[in-house]
Amino acid sequence: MSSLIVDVAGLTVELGANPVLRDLELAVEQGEIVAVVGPNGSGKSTLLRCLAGLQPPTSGTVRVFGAEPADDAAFWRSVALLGDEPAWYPGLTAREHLELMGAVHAEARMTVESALEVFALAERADAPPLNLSTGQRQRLCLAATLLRPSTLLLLDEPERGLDAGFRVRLARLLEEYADEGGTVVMATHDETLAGAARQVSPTGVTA
Ligand SMILES: Nc1ncnc2c1ncn2[C@@H]1O[C@H](COP(=O)(O)OP(=O)(O)OP(=O)(O)O)[C@@H](O)[C@H]1O
Repeated sequence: MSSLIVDVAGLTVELGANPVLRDLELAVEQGEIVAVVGPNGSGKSTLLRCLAGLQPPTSGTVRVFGAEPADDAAFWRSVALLGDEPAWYPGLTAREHLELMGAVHAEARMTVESALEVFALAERADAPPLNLSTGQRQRLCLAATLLRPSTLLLLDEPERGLDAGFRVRLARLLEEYADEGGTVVMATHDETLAGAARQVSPTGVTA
């Protein structure tokens, strides 16, 4: 059985008249951690959106788990995406947001209490997300993403707002995820995260 989780061939994306990705090739094996690195506007988020089935290619093929990514329930049972900050439910605390995530996924990867510990949120668990600091809110987003059952993580700038210590901790958490057989593709500007990963560029040149 192929262990190829992501298989991108000849991917070209034009947004408006703007050529964003051109003839991109990318193969990611199970258990790999891949960092998509490059300057602002080079197409990192666009590539992640293609992998998540949220951006159709202009030409070329994108295969995730052997099929074209589809923005449907079956796809999202295996894939967890960290993108922009979500809309938070009014009146719910940080803990309750994680409980909600746990309640809708029968086989959560960790309990709410351990997610609060791992993401250093236990002391602020009873605060609504909008009363958390930027970095704490990002840790809550990460907690929700990693609590969900998944075997492929797509992370767009997971380092946003995190202090240096937590970036190191996040790199370890991603290594643990990969050691358990998961696969990670992230867009990042962070040297710690990129340094612990195979680096690729959205322009197709290996960094
Ligand atoms: N809807 C759109 N229409 C036209 N061009 C767009 C659209 N969305 C993004 N772009 C352009 O596509 C290019 C790639 O954007 P993308 O967000 O993928 O870059 P990035 O590498 O993730 O950047 P950053 O490091 O700033 O997050 C940029 O030049 C951007 O201005």
